[in-house]
Amino acid sequence: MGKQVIIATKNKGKAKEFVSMFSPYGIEVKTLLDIPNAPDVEETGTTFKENAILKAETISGEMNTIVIADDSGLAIDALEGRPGVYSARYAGEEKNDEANMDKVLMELKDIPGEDRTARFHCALAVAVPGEETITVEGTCDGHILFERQGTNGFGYDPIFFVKEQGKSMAELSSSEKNKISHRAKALQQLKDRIDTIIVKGE
Ligand SMILES: O=c1[nH]c(=O)c2ncn([C@@H]3O[C@H](COP(=O)(O)OP(=O)(O)OP(=O)(O)O)[C@@H](O)[C@H]3O)c2[nH]1
Ligand SMILES: [Mg+2]
Repeated sequence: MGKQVIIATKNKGKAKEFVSMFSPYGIEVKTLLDIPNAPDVEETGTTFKENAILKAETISGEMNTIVIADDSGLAIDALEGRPGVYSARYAGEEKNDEANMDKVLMELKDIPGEDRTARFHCALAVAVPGEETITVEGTCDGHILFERQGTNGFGYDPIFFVKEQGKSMAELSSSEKNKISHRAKALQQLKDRIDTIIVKGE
């Protein structure tokens, strides 16, 4: 009882997935959505890992507690890895998932199915006051569809097809996505260090 993790995200889709993934451990998830006036950390890194460290260390420094951050995104081979670290803001500063998907579909409109390979990346950073930051990463392979399929998830999920499941990421239930996703694979690597990432426990 009383176990918590703090995740430095303002993304509702990520927050929901972390709540589901931590609930079997009886760990409550707090995010920046629960903290009024939480600062926006500028994501100036060139890699997912750098940005995850930046977010975790900044918020951990301000709160003086253990903080986890997630930096993630979609890398499309035919676009030389774009949208990459710019996934959230690919079509503009306002972070619009629909506009982002439209932009990707437009850019890939002449690319045939076999050349539409892509992968999701997730870097997690755990900043512990006075200790070295821990990082882990996970990926999930797939390809980009020609149109949206499914309504679950967030971000680019409706246009990302996962071959093993024979479904788009947005057609998977949340429990299915949370078994195979880039985020789940990254988090899996923190499982044996779960005591390191908990902030409160009694
Ligand atoms: O279809 C998707 N399924 C996923 O599972 C997923 N994970 C990440 N993404 C995309 O990558 C951006 C992250 O950018 P990001 O790590 O900077 O997060 P963000 O700015 O949205 O929130 P924050 O955590 O920084 O507060 C997101 O907005 C999405 O566009 C995903 N898309
Ligand atoms: Mg961000």
